[in-house]
Amino acid sequence: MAVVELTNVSKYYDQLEVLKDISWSLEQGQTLGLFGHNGAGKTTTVRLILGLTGTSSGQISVLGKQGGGIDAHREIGFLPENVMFYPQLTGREILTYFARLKGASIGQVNDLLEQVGLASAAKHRIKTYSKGMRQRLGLAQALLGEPKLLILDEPTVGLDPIATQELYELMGKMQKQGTSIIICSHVLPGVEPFINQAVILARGQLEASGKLSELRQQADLPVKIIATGLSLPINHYSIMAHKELAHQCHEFSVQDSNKLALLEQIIKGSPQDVEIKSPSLADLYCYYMQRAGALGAAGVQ
Ligand SMILES: Nc1ncnc2c1ncn2[C@@H]1O[C@H](COP(=O)(O)OP(=O)(O)OP(=O)(O)O)[C@@H](O)[C@H]1O
Repeated sequence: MAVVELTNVSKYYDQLEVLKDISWSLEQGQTLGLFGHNGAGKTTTVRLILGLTGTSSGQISVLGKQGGGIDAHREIGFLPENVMFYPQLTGREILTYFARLKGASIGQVNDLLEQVGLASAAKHRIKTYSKGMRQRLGLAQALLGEPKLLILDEPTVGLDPIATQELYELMGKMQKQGTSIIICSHVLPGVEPFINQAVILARGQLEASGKLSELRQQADLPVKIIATGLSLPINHYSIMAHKELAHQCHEFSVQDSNKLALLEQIIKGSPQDVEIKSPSLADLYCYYMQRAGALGAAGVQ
């Protein structure tokens, strides 16, 4: 059974159709990246999944319940894009308060503060926290009650590089434990190793959805082979594009199916080094945005 399933979902705000006939599903234990340019409809999708707003047409089921996650809210952890907490309370007080609201064990509070690196700041008031510390507290709040579905909206905003890496590793750990995760992010390179499904929205329409491997296959983008220190020029039928990146450093674009044949030729040229670059998530994102004619609107880093 799908943990989240959208079937022909459309959403209007007054006359404006911001989601158009969207269908996709998330299976248990998978991590799905929800991507799109600014205004593509990601937050609206998240609000629908949380049950904070209703669909204009179509169905949405979350953890087996129809109509969004409001009836399943104890099983959902949510980290909003802009976390805001009452500034006079301490980190521990906030987390205890949310644990009570959610019916989660108060015993989890200290463990979670430890897990997000806030144990030593737990007794300090939120007004003294930096943006990154508030974000870490927001993450601890989302993890209360061991949610079956975790929704993270731009979770790395404000986090330093180490905290960002820790967040991704935590996501990996939760996924192994069977938690299903939806992550909205514009920071594609960081998130790529941790997701196995993606949904790409462009101007409210579903431009692509599925496993990353399927999106790669569908896009059929060329592989890049970078060779340095070649002693012979390379002329091969399979080369789609060639750039000299620096002195004796050549980049060849080739269809995946021709990669080995070209490599064989390159090796004959006695290179000092060879690097093979498969299309990244950012490459895929740009491909699908371009296909949708929405590249100008894209907010990708
Ligand atoms: N409450 C609302 N009333 C009217 N229009 C809205 C409302 N919320 C969002 N919109 C519009 O719906 C569209 C989708 O917005 P949404 O916030 O879902 O995009 P997003 O993909 O999350 O963007 P971003 O990456 O900038 O956060 C935008 O055109 C936005 O202006």
